[in-house]
Amino acid sequence: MAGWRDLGRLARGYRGPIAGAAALSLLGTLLALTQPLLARAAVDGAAAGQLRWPVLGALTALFAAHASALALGRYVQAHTGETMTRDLRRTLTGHLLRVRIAAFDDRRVGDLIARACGDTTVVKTLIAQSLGTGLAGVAGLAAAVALLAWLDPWLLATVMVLFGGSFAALLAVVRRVRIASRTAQNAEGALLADLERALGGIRLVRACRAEPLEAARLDTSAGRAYLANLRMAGMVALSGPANDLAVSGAFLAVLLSGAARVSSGAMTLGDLVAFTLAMTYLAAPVYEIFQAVSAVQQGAGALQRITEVLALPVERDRPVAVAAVRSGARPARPVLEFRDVWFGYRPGAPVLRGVGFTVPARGQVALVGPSGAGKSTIFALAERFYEPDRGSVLLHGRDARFTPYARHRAAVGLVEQDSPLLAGTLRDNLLYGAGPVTDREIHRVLAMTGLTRVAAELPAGLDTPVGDHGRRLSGGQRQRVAIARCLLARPDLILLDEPTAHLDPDSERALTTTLHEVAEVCALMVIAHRFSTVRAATSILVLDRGAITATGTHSELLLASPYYRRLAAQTPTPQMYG
Ligand SMILES: Nc1ncnc2c1ncn2[C@@H]1O[C@H](COP(=O)(O)OP(=O)(O)OP(=O)(O)O)[C@@H](O)[C@H]1O
Repeated sequence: MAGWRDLGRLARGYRGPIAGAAALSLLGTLLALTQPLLARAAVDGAAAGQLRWPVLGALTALFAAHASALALGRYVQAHTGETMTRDLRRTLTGHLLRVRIAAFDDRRVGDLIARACGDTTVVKTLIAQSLGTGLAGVAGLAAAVALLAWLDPWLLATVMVLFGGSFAALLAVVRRVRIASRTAQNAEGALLADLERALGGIRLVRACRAEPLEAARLDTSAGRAYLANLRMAGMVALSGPANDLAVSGAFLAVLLSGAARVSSGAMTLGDLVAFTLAMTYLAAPVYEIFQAVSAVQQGAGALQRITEVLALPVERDRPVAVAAVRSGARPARPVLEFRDVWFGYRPGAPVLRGVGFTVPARGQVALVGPSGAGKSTIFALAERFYEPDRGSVLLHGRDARFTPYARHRAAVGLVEQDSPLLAGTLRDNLLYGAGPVTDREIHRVLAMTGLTRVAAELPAGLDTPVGDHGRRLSGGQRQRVAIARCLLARPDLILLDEPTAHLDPDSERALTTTLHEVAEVCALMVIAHRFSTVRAATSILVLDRGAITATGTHSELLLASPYYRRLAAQTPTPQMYG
């Protein structure tokens, strides 16, 4: 029943157009059903040697009206199907963009793309084949059965036995069709996810000579989709002949017993013609119902995969707490504060253990610690990609949970270590999320981040496309573009994950000076692996296995923290670059 329930929920907002399509389809069927009555009068008249012209004229007009109603009904149905699919895609993509970051940790992006594109296309076919016509089919069937019962109940009983048998056969296979449809859609999702993995990391694939490995993975996923689709096609193919057999069998049975009854005088030839003609209008709704049932089963897997995405939790702003509103503007407060924050990606495995620190409104705070200590996790919580399990994150002295996400992220800028850029021009990337910015401001920030020459040397300057993920730029250029983007957005706090990671000593010195300037107008928090970055900080936090083990200035930590002393002893100083 899941497929029908999901379809019902999806169709809820489109009752009007669906009813319109069904009404037009039903009107077509009703117009068709009146034709046998006129045909009977025409045939009986012809048998008595007279052509009844008014009857023939009415019959022709009915044919035309019938055809027009059906054509219009099909168009309205297709239109409704397209509208529903467009709206479903909008809802789905809008939802995906707001899904909590944690949900992406357990899912493959390729599979999510498959759900937004492939599965919605399957659902579109389902809608096109089942809604409207399916409903009209049921109504048409009822009308046709009523007419046939009025014409000849005995012949109708023969017909119903045959149709009932084939419908029962269809229902027996539909459950399996639904399971096969789910398997097929999952396999299609896996295929797209594998393709996204291979193409997204194509340089790695080539460098590791892993083309055969990736090709084999893709083959396996394609093979699984192929087998599941074949299984489904086989079962659907069975339902077609079941319908045809029922229709042909019913016609034969009606003609045989009808002929006997005509010769015995129990019915006229006109009665038999009318019944046979009316039966053709029974075949159409029966076919429509068969189609609708099998389409819903085929689309059920895709619909279920879509409803799963729609059930993923999204980021939702909480109502602003009254106490928080009263606290007013707070430039004097620390821009960011962690109070006894505990957090784990999985229950029972804490990555942060009671972390507490403050970042003042101006100046540079460095975060140091061994790999895996939880430094990026602190940034993820500061950006509210995840919420703490215990404790709280405060922005300007207010519990961050009560600030709308958009406002929070406007105040806290993030530059990640691998500085991903988006496909588009350099200008698009610089202005991404920045709001209105003048050209003068752009050029000032380009100068600050050492990008003026880079931009000038690009073929179309700022309007040069940077390629997928910014691949046409070097790692260092990408990182500086990411920093420039963050500066243009003018947040209160900038989180930088090792800003000098990809830079040569000259650029590193220039950027260190820039960050020094930036720290005078806003707060900076920097994950630092290089000692040059650490030394520039006004305050340093040492993180080890999820806990802050020491806090202080460079000279304080040299005395207080053995880890920091080791870091200072091992890390090359900028002077070493000469
Ligand atoms: N999305 C995630 N899901 C599950 N575990 C994660 C996730 N991200 C990080 N972890 C785990 O959390 C721990 C801390 O990771 P984190 O990236 O915060 O460390 P880090 O100090 O930034 O390390 P590095 O200096 O190497 O970047 C690690 O054990 C890591 O495996």
